[in-house]
Amino acid sequence: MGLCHGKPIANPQNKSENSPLPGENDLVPNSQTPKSSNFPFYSPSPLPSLFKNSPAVNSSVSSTPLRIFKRPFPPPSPAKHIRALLARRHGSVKPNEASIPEGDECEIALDKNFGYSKQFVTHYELGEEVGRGHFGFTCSAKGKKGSLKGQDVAVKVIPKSKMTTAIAIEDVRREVKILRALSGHKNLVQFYDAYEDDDNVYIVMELCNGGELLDRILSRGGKYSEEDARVVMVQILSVVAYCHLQGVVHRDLKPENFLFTSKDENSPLKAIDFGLSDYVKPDERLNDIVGSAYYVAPEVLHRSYGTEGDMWSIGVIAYILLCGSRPFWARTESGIFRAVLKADPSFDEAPWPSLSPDAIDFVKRLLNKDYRKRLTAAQALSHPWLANHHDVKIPMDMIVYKLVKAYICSSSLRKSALGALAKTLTVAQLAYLREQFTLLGPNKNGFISMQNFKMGMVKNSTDAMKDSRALDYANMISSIQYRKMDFEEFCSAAISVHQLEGMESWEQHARRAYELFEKDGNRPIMIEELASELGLSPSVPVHVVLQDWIRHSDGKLSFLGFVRLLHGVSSRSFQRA
Ligand SMILES: Nc1ncnc2c1ncn2[C@@H]1O[C@H](COP(=O)(O)OP(=O)(O)OP(=O)(O)O)[C@@H](O)[C@H]1O
Ligand SMILES: [Ca+2]
Ligand SMILES: [Ca+2]
Repeated sequence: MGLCHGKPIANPQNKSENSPLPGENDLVPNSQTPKSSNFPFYSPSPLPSLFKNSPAVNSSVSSTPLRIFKRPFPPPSPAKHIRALLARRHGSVKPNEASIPEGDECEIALDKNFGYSKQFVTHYELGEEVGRGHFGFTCSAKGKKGSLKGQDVAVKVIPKSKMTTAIAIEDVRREVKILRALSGHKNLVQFYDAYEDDDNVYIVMELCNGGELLDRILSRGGKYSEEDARVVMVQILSVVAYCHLQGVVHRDLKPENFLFTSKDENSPLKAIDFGLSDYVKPDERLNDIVGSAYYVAPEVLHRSYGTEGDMWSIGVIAYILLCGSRPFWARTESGIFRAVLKADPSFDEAPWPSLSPDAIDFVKRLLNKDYRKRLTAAQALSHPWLANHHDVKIPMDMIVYKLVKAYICSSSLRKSALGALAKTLTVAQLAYLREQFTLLGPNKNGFISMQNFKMGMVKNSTDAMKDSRALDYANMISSIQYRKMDFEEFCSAAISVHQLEGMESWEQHARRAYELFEKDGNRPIMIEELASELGLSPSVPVHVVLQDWIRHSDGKLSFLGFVRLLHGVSSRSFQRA
């Protein structure tokens, strides 16, 4: 793997460091933008000359490059959406066009009726613009009647003229639906209502006056102290854990999409912009390439991803908060993608050596390129770097449902291997599992039944959970016939072998577990039986490999075979052996 040194975001005046700087404003290709010959994306266009000398403009997008002049540290993210995403949502983006193409002939066939109230102007007085994105602009407004009379709100205005494809229309519909369903979490912007008229859709929500997280990073000279970064991370993880449990993946997590409610130093942080969010079933993978280049996960670029993609983006945010540099940097979009796929972010340069080992471990475990080894949001909240933070409340983790389901379907031999592994867990690792077990509501004798898995979800249910089918998944698990589980068996069931494998201490865990398994779990096994345990067809080359996994002296599992068994049925794990 190559090594990618995190790049402080360079000042556009400093030509040697960034020429050209990919700017937020260069969303649309212009005539100077060459099409990459061997990567299926356009490279970002140079910083428009307009912004090199012009005065401040009152909008988020257009003001970002100007902030570079005012502050000692340039912005950590001119985070544009990935071009392929824009092309799909706004129609094809041609290199010579100076703006997103407005809809023309295909627009006629598109149904732009959303079924929202048409009474926006009778309910709200629109005020000044407070922010702007690629899909719409946001204004402050005052309620004229009803429960919001006299109250200041924010209104995201999305012009229907920009909805030039069915996907773009569907995105808006889903944004409103998801925002409406998820509203209520303290770190998620409160949704009030949606309206429409012939020209626009209006999303009315709580007004956040404290500016974007990006601005606050900049105002602190590019980085946060560990303690301040913790405060931010706990809030981000808390709302993302909530979304993931509801079966919603945000897909555009970046510092621009978190707003502070007020200018106060201790103001709460709110997630906004669910414009690219989608539902994802626990056992489903999404495939459209969506997000912003600096924050996009490797598996998103490989077109097969779930909620773990958001966790990567949070890793990128954490990296930026702690050191003020981007972990994956290049001058072109395809260069950024190559870095995301191949390069390891640097933890050698200042300030990393002076940061706590827990902070470094935390970031590394989010920026693991193998999504199966990445922490979930609930696990990240339980990580030692955050675990003792006063505001941490660990929510139910969907991964527990998936792991328990796989465990129950496993053979008794694999169950006993997992049991041995669970006995090697540290106090900190057990704390997360204890938390999850408690959330499932064990009875007074300390047992949970399969019905508890349904209850554990229903307690947290919103409409989004129904739409995403996450609730159906819990129902399916609760209908499985299986004995009541105590905490010890729950640990064997909910342990993630992949995640343990992603830790530096994995070898010790595995060796110790094998010793325990040798004492009371290992037994002679036939090649055919092992092949079926691992879901392999007993073809000749398979047999050759399997011989290494069985000890010749007594026919029992070798260490290698034990580790394979821990991973369970997976042809992929065999191929990688
Ligand atoms: N509730 C709010 N309170 C105050 N400002 C807001 C609010 N919601 C959005 N904004 C401002 O408007 C900007 C654009 O909003 P948003 O990110 O939802 O739009 P978008 O068109 O989807 O943007 P993007 O290009 O990132 O996809 C935000 O970056 C922020 O500055
Ligand atoms: Ca945004
Ligand atoms: Ca958006």
